[in-house]
Amino acid sequence: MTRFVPVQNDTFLRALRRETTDYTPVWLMRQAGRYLPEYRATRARAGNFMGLCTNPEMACEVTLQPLDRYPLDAAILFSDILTVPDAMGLGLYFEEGEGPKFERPIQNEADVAQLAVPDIEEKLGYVTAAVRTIRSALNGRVPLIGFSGSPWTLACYMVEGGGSSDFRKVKTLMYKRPDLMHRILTVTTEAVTQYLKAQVEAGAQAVMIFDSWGGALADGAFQKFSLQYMKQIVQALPLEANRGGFVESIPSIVFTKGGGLWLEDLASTGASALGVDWTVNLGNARARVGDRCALQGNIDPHVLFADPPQIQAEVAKALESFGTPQPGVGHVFNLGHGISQFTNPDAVSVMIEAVHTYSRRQRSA
Ligand SMILES: Cc1c2[nH]c(c1CCC(=O)O)Cc1[nH]c(c(CCC(=O)O)c1C)Cc1[nH]c(c(CCC(=O)O)c1C)Cc1[nH]c(c(C)c1CCC(=O)O)C2
Repeated sequence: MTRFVPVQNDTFLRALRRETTDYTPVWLMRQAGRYLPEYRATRARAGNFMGLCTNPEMACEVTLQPLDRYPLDAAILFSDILTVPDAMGLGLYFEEGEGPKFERPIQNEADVAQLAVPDIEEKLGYVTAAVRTIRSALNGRVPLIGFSGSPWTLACYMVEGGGSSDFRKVKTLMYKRPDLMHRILTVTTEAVTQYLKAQVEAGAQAVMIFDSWGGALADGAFQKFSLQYMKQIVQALPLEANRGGFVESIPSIVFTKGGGLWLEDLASTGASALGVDWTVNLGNARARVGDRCALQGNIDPHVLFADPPQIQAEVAKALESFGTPQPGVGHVFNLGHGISQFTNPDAVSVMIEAVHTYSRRQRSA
């Protein structure tokens, strides 16, 4: 049984709800990952990446590693977005140094017809078990973020059979047989909705949708093939969760990488916050949607390859660009995409320390 305790450091949740905070909260996409030697050690013990994801104790261990090193304001479930298509029977595997692949990608009309919403508890019970284990182990330290891929982003991998540089197969299907594309997206939307609901039930305190490849779509296609489905998911998510004795509100974050031109559209999903990449000017984004959504982001992960003074300067620039948070606007500091595996862990300390120090100073100025 999960013992739910209320969160102590709720700075991250307050920022997502656009309430005042003493400082700007910070976490990092891919904060548990290969740049940390302790992650590489646990991964070696697990054998491989999926071994790590499917073992709730080990998934919990790596989730907590960055929190033990740094004063982060949120934890994120250790898993992957591709667990959902795997549960749909596509056969996920990772080839060393090559990224994710599927044994049975969607190649024709019959494959599309066969696609069905998986039984979440049966096929993805290892994820909800990990959420329960992590939530217990956190013991209220910081909130736990659950996540999923967007239907479009999952469909990219499902049709391409792995990563792609030009999205030729998935875009061919989209333009040639939009009916089949919409069926893939409809089934995936239902699967993602059930999956995120199960994570919230298991203890996740916020949820994030990674639309990593939404930015590869043309204007018009983005709204039809990605946005619409993310909106359905956000609208179907519970706004709060009863934890037996207390109630938690559950904010949602939508992150379309390369989606800077569509912020107003993204705000219309009803998400609590929008993730933005480094192409976006935070001040400008705040003016466009800041009274409807909080913002999360957005320095270039490669800033972390510079020396401490330059890292600090980039942090200050992002905080100044957003401007001093006031009631009704919110900012969660993050990178504009996942942290690189080649990052020096000391650079991460410098960044987090700078976010906390400068943002406190900004509020007292
Ligand atoms: C597109 C995507 C994937 N996975 C994810 C996305 C969306 C975010 C993005 O755009 O990056 C999301 C993801 N993947 C992972 C997390 C864990 C939580 C976190 O710390 O942020 C999250 C939130 C762990 C992971 N997922 C993966 C790793 C590296 C695996 C390893 O240990 O070898 C980690 C830590 C594997 C993975 N999984 C995926 C890819 C392309 C790869 C290979 C990446 C690489 O080699 O750098 C698919």
